[in-house]
Amino acid sequence: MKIRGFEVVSNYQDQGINLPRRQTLASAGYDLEAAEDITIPSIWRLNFVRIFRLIRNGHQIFERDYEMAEKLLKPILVPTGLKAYMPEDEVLILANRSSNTFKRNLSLPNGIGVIDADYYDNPKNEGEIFVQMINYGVRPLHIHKGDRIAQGIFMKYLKTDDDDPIDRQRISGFGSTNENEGH
Ligand SMILES: O=c1ccn([C@H]2C[C@H](O)[C@@H](COP(=O)(O)OP(=O)(O)OP(=O)(O)O)O2)c(=O)[nH]1
Ligand SMILES: [Mg+2]
Repeated sequence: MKIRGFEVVSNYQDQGINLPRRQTLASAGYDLEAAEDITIPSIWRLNFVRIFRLIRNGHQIFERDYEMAEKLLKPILVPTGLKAYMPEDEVLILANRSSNTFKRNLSLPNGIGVIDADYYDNPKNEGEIFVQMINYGVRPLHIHKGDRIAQGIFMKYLKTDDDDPIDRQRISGFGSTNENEGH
């Protein structure tokens, strides 16, 4: 019987995606690997530095300057090629690996990632798990396919006495429950 686990999404079938594994008997996290080579640029890129220079020198900052910097601050979504299934009262928490911050200046800008049980097999992206990442170091970081980038921990979550969820269908993630957003 299937209870909880990981599967490879259709787009990545036969592309050598490894199912996540725990590294030791008592490790809580299943290590997730990047499904592709990807570069995470530093947030301190030229245009961003330019904004700081403008602010420091007391220049007027135009809307286009903000827009340019905001574009650069967007986190990179690292594909995993994986989806996770679990009972409805469980959640998969994505957590950073401590070595990412300790050695590489690589962090999850959302702190933790919340992978809902109903994200699995959603109509828009099949429930593929993406890891949002920012590189707060000064050099670009090259992630290689197969690098372990984050860890997933399955947990039970609790409900309030008067729990009354809005009964809508999850069609995707990343703001999909806001109007006209999502990914
Ligand atoms: O790091 C993450 C965080 C979320 N998700 C997916 C799975 C999750 O079930 C869905 C929604 O995430 P969340 O509820 O945290 O984001 P939201 O901004 O509230 O989006 P939504 O309106 O789609 O719920 O996006 C990821 O793949 N990676
Ligand atoms: Mg949500």
